Amino acid sequence: MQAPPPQPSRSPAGLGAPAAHLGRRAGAPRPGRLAAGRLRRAGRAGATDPLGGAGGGGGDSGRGLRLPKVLVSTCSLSFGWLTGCFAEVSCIESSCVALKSPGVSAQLLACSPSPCCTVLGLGFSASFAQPCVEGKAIASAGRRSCVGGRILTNLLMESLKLRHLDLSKAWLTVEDIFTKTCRVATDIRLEEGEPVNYVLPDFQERLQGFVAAEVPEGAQSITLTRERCVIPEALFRPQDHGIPAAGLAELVHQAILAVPEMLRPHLGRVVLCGGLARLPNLPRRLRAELRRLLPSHWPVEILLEDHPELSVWRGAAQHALHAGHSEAAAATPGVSGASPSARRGRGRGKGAVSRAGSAKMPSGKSPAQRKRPPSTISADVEAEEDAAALPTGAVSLGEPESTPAPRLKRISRKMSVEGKSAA
Ligand SMILES: Nc1ncnc2c1ncn2[C@@H]1O[C@H](COP(=O)(O)OP(=O)(O)OP(=O)(O)O)[C@@H](O)[C@H]1O
Repeated sequence: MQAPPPQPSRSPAGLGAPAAHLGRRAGAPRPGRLAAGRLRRAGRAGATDPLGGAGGGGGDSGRGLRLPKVLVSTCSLSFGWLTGCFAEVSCIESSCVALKSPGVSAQLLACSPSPCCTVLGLGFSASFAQPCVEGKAIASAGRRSCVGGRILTNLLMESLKLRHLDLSKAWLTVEDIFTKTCRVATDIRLEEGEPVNYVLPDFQERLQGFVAAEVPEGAQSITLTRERCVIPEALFRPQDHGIPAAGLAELVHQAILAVPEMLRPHLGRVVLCGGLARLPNLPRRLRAELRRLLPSHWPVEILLEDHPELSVWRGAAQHALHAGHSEAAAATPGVSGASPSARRGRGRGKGAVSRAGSAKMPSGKSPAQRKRPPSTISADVEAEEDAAALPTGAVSLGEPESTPAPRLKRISRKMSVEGKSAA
């Protein structure tokens, strides 16, 4: 008898179901049931879901299903509905995720014992400064500026239009010019702008442009001089380019001032992530500016790993792995950073961090607090971090920390008292 053709899965397994029916033989149970049955057992054991601990999976956990999830990193200013309304999507705060990247966490452990740092994300659409304590973001202290890679590329395009060529139809070429030629000046007033030739693609022999000392014969090129430093200067002095936003050092400063006073001295340790952090000389300049802004006895350090644009991705991979392990161990819904007391179900009123989509928040929390993505803390949350340290190539710039590291339990208790008295 011929085996019936494979049926499309009816289970709510979503991502899990197709994998379940791939190897189906005649007489085997229907794929949906197979997936559901296996996953239900796995859910009880809490052992097979690689993203189990990270997953949103709200309704599924009630039915015993633990399914592969999509892990989305968001900033703590994201809309609440974004973090909670998708069953298959788990949202996590991106600055916390970046801290889990092996290269970053190794540097953090190596530099000083302080559990505090400020993550500065420099991406395409924005710059975002987020103070963190023990790997948890202090959500209310996050500060965002609209200046990111998009604005810088647009500024370069305008500048090239005036001096050289109109490349507005070739935006990606302009972005390539930006990434290959621009750099941050130590002091823009003294910067001469060493000329650099960028050979444009002709889209016949060359699909991508390149920087060359000698321009090949017949090739079209542009020579950049001061633009190389003037455009990235918008990160530090956006007002000079007509953008009403704070520069990077001010952004970090504002974020630091938004946390309780006792934590501030420890947040001068800045972890850079995002593609723009690759701009040459950016860490050095940021450190110099922060040094001027922050009190002299506060340590200032800038940390970043190789390819900082991958920090969030690497951290998310670590988060998924560790979340899976901690879920297996605790069999309790929660993100990997939930405190042991939260995992054991004790101390619920004190900041058990619940997974998105299935948040079991203690009664009495405001709706705004309920919507907060996992891995963010409010002032009354006791934080704990899974340490994951696998050294990779990394760059560190700064001075050794002189201020003693705060003791987290004491801090969080004090914060809790402050929070209550403020309320
Ligand atoms: N080597 C480089 N030098 C300078 N800038 C770079 C370099 N590589 C990438 N960038 C810039 O980094 C930006 C992209 O960074 P990243 O990939 O972190 O952004 P994203 O994650 O897409 O941004 P967002 O956080 O807004 O979603 C681009 O604007 C690009 O111009």
